[in-house]
Amino acid sequence: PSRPDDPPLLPEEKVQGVAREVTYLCPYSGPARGVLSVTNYRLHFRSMDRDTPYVVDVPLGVVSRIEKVGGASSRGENSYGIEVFCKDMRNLRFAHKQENHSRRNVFEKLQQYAFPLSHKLPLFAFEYSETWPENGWTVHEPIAELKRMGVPNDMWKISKINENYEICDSYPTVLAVPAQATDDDLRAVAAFRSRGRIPVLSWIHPESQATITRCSQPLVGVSGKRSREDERYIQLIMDANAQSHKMFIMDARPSANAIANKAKGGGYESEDAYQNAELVFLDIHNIHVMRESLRKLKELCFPNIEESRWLSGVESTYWLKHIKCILAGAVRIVDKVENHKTSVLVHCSDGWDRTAQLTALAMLMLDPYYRTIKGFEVLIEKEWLSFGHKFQQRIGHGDDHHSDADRSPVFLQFIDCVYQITTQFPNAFEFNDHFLITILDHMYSCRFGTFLCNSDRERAVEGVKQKTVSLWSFINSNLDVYRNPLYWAPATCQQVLIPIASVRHIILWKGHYCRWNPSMRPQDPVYQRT
Ligand SMILES: CCCC(=O)OC[C@@H](COP(=O)(O)O[C@@H]1[C@H](O)[C@H](OP(=O)(O)O)[C@@H](O)[C@H](O)[C@H]1O)OC(=O)CCC
Repeated sequence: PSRPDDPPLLPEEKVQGVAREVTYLCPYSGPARGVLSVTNYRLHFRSMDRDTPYVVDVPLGVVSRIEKVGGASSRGENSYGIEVFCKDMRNLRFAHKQENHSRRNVFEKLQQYAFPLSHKLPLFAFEYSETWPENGWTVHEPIAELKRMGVPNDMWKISKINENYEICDSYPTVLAVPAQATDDDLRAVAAFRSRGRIPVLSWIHPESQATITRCSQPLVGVSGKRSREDERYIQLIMDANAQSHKMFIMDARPSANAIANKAKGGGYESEDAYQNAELVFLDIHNIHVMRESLRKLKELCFPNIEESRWLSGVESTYWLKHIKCILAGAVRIVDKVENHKTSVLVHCSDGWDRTAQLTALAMLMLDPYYRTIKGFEVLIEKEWLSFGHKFQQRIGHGDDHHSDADRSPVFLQFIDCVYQITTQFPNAFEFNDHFLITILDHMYSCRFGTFLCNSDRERAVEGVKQKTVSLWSFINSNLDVYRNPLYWAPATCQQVLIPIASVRHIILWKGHYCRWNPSMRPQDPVYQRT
């Protein structure tokens, strides 16, 4: 039976620990004394000393680090307690009274349920079960999506060679490849592409048949290895587009990093080996640079904004420069495919971070279907989840290694880029900011199975579709709150969006980065937790 100050509990959510007489040190409205509850899904605080209760409600999946503040000798007011560092741009400070010794219990429960994988406990998504009118696991059907694009056709076929993940364990089981390619061709190409991530179709232009294909870096190495099969395969992709006798290979990396990757057996296509291909470097930095950039942005935005140094502070994080770089890369791809009817192959080092950002953004600009709510869900399932973006590693679900160098805000950057495009084309999208924020919230929360694991194969092994609820079940069962009232489909139905990717047009997404800082957003309602 729920007690009056219990948090609202989800099915299978249980209170694991309660501490009364705890003070939440709100950086904006000052200390609030109340009750702190820890469940197997969330941290919940409710003040008892205010007429309108101050509530803090944080899914534990958002927690990246928990630290004790102060020790037995601390004497200052509120100097003894716990600090919770979150992945979504905020930190939470709680103070305890030394004498009632509740800190240890709360601290241990928080550690246990914020980092279940580090304590041999299941992620909450595998405990939670709720039925919804919509089943989000049926939103993306790979063959149906290829057929919507007109594949198979005389130039492209659907291959099941990866049915048991024998070509590539981080790719989907359904691949669209040039019709002329044999299974032996595909195997030979897989031997020359990092982690077997061969060039496959992401999108095909309905009129010109120009294509966007994606892959990982070629295994050229310092000795400058070549693969006749890989070269012939790229030629097949080029020939599949009758409109044009050339092709662009968009390498997302700075050329310095592409060259450095040769030292680890990687590298890039040399133009004498790929005669009719033109190589372009898009200068997008790696996951380590992006992680550092967001860290600086968080430092700047939370808890308080230093008015006098705001603009120079934002500049020195480089965050908006990186967003601009990614958008500009996607715009160059769109220009080649749409205006020059030329096919583009996109890759980077591994082909699961920057490549996913570029193909998904280019497809969003080119194809209005992906600008609908369902189409955007398909885009995420296809270009991010099925092509093996390592959400588990990049977010660190349920894992206490907060300093893991493989964590990086790559998907957040993609959603930020989508936000930038929606500000430049407010009528072109069926969804609103709340939709984007909700996706990010539940990328962290571990309430749903959608963003768990690192690949389709891992999700199949874990039985994610059978054991967890899809985020799209939750969203598609309550669509009205995610719709953009300014959406005008007929006007933008055939429109290709070409956003202006200049820093002057890129804006800081305050609705996300300053969401918890009411001083930054006095005008619009502070986002309530979903
Ligand atoms: C002499 C040793 C050379 C060496 O370590 O090469 C390794 C590279 C690492 O390659 P980078 O491309 O700089 O960085 C890689 C990319 O960010 C890749 O994502 P994506 O899918 O977007 O490719 C990640 O999956 C990798 O984990 C990461 O290592 O490191 C550098 O190039 C940094 C040098 C400035």
